[in-house]
Amino acid sequence: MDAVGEQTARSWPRGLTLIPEYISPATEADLVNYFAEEAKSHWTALSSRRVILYGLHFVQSDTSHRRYTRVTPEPIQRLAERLVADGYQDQLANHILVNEYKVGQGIMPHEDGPAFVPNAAIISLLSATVLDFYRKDSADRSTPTTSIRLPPRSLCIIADEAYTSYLHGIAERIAGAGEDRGYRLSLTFRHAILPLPAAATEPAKEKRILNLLQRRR
Ligand SMILES: O=C(O)CCC(=O)C(=O)O
Ligand SMILES: [Fe+2]
Repeated sequence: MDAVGEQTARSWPRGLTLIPEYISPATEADLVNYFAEEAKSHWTALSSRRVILYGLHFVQSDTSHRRYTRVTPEPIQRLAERLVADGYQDQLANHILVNEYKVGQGIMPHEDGPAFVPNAAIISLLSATVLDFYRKDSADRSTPTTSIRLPPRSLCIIADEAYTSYLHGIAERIAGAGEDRGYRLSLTFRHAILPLPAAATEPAKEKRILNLLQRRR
């Protein structure tokens, strides 16, 4: 267990893992350049941040969901393959979301949901942030159950209970106590289950999941 984890290890949800320095500073710099230059036309602006989605897109044009693929670029595909080779993911990611956070931006507490294999791998670039976890069965959304600091170049795995029993989010604030926040990029690698699992195919639920995926785009 690394120094960051030690302070909060006892309260960490099962299935939550942090691997510091998973990528080298050179790989980090290459990725940052890639998103600023070659991939700059891939960005989509959401109301609170910008995102790029590689892999499966879900399109809700009628009740039978359609899907299409934007080819995952080589440097991103290499990382997805490394996550499997290193044993962090069992299935190769087919849905990779790049999130851009300017200082003060965040992502509201959410669950990644049953459309994916319960394993989300998050690689952070450039700046640290704090990821908050909230138990799904608790009504309290103002006090996180656990908060973990994700340093730049780290890998965070949200699997098992951490994936299924908790929401996660990043508060929209400039900085908290002892926290420095700068411009941050993150890459989230997931494997979308196709066709959607039984839990997700009941019409109302399916619609909600597809909406969620749409909104994240
Ligand atoms: O940027 C992050 O670290 C979190 C991203 C996330 O939760 C998501 O894409 O579902
Ligand atoms: Fe998430």
